[in-house]
Amino acid sequence: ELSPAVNFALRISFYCLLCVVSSALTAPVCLLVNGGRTVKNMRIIKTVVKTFKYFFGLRFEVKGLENFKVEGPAIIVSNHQSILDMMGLMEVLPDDCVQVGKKELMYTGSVGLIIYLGGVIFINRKSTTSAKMVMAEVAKTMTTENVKVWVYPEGTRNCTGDLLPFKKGAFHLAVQAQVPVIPVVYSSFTTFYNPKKNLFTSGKIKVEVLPPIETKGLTSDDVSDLTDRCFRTMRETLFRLSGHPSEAKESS
Ligand SMILES: CCCCCCCCCCCCCC(=O)SCCNC(=O)CCNC(=O)[C@H](O)C(C)(C)COP(=O)(O)OP(=O)(O)OC[C@H]1O[C@@H](n2cnc3c(N)ncnc32)[C@H](O)[C@@H]1OP(=O)(O)O
Ligand SMILES: CCCCCCCC/C=C\CCCCCCCC(=O)OC[C@@H](O)COP(=O)(O)O
Repeated sequence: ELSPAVNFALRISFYCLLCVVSSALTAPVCLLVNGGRTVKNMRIIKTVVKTFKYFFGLRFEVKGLENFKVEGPAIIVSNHQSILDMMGLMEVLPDDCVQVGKKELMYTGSVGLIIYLGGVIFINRKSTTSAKMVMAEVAKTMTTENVKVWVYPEGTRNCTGDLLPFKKGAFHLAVQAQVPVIPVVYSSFTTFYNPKKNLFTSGKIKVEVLPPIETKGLTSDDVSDLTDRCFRTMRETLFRLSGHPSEAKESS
């Protein structure tokens, strides 16, 4: 019998190895099929990553996928718990959707390369000015190139079973481009994944894609309200999916 700490370390190392090796094998395929950095590569990446769940005994129960079927661009916002989220992301990711990620991810070897090839938009979280400039650029190109953008509005991983306060970047982006916000909520991982307790077993993740929130006619003055509204809806959904109905009642 392995100690829980060793067992946890082995499973996480295996996950990282799987990411590194799959990225190294998938990158040449992306280059051959699509010739370089393009969101079309995400279809290939998605196909590969969707097999990962079987190695870890993870199951996804997805509801509301029809809410992704909006004409044209949209901002998708979701909760961010762990590096494992990448599997949940790929499980539901619609076509022609790029993610916003921290620029440090570019320097993770083959994983950085695959993320680059997939069209991920890199932002420097240490510089608000440059992050805002990148986001403003994205607001312009998402309409011309007809892509959706996936943002983790908490801005960092958070495995507490609750949400961190939302950063407003995603909502500024939605208002600037006048496109809807589509919230996606993943149930809490705490029952099967907790790095502090060396816990990483098999488990079920409930995912819900919520109805789009329109932003037509909203201005920058409305961004705070939009952010709050989205936060409250997602927090209630998180508690409901994770089986804490009492907390959901408290927050409403
Ligand atoms: C095999 C392997 C395959 C791998 C596949 C992998 C897939 C890849 C997956 C990748 C997954 C990767 C996952 C990841 O990496 S998650 C980490 C990276 N992602 C994020 O951080 C996204 C969320 N963050 C934000 O949206 C932030 O707001 C940004 C980053 C934009 C700025 O943050 P910062 O902390 O610097 O500043 P602040 O938020 O305090 O804002 C300051 C003020 O500025 C205002 N403001 C903000 N924005 C705008 C704007 N656009 N126009 C006008 N104003 C704007 C804002 O209202 C506020 O003003 P006020 O309201 O206080 O007055
Ligand atoms: C060949 C050299 C290989 C170098 C080692 C590469 C190791 C890569 C390990 C695992 C890859 C996991 C998949 C990456 C995508 C997940 C994105 C992610 O979850 O990033 C964290 C970021 O959202 C928030 O960062 P912080 O919580 O603020 O920090």
